[in-house]
Amino acid sequence: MTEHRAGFVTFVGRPNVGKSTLTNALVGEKVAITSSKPQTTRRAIRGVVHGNDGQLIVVDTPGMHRPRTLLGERLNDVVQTTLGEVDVIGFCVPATEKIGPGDRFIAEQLDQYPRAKKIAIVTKIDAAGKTQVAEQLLAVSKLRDWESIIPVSAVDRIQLDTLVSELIALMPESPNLYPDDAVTDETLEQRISELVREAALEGVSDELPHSLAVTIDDIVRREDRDLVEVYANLFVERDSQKGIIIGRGGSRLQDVGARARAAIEPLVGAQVYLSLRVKVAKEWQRDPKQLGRLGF
Ligand SMILES: Nc1nc2c(ncn2[C@@H]2O[C@H](COP(=O)(O)OP(=O)(O)OP(=O)(O)O)[C@@H](O)[C@H]2O)c(=O)[nH]1
Repeated sequence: MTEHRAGFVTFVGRPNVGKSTLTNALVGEKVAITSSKPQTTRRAIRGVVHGNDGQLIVVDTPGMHRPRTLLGERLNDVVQTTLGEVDVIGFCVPATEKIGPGDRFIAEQLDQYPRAKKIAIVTKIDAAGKTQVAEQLLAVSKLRDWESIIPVSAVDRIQLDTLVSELIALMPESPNLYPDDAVTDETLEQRISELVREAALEGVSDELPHSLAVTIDDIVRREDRDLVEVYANLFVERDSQKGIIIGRGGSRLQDVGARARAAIEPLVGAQVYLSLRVKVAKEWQRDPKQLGRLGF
């Protein structure tokens, strides 16, 4: 009989390499928001993957980068703490882009976390040719020693089972750490606020993505009908950004609301009424007090 194993894994890599998409694909449910904008991920989220002979707890981290704001520094702190505690670190590079200084920088940092076993994951192989994937596997193998190197596609679900088996094999012997039906330990409020943020991120450009934060005032499950009321605030840093988010005649905000509702409804299993207020919190990314208030 094979031993039962359980432990923590985190995926690291440059922003936008597909870490959140991979987490969601492995967990089988949306626990981390994704977007084509770099640095969408802001907090450690645990997704639980239930395998045959073990359990994986996936800790999603923000992309590592050189901090420019207080928010950036706090995000890096989250990454440091997480990496020191996990059993396995999965270093992600997309098959679609040549390895660059950013990847090398992160690969070098991994020596600072001797506790964790390291594997490399070549992501997005659906979007690359066979030769390109092969070349990337070779390039990754030269970066450092890895327990293994696994090419995957989260979008086309290629090799995800292989990745799960490999990760479980690297975990310590342990009974399950989470109940059999657990998918995440994020609260409903945290998950809803992330879904609202994801909806708001779509279609915005430049520095605005970093300026967005969402808080939830209240979630009310109505007893008289199959309806959940969500009262959310969308924070931006400047008045000009408020205008962008709201759009002409409120058109953009309406779209954001519709997208967010569509994402929240399957999560709560009911129709959703979403109240979305846009507020300005001046320069919140640089202000410790405001960061605290916004949950960082
Ligand atoms: N073709 C393809 N695209 C992918 C795949 N995985 C992720 N992507 C795309 O890559 C982009 C970034 O994905 P994310 O999962 O948000 O990346 P991330 O590394 O978590 O990014 P940060 O949160 O910024 O650190 C999105 O547009 C995804 O749709 C994949 O397997 N195949």
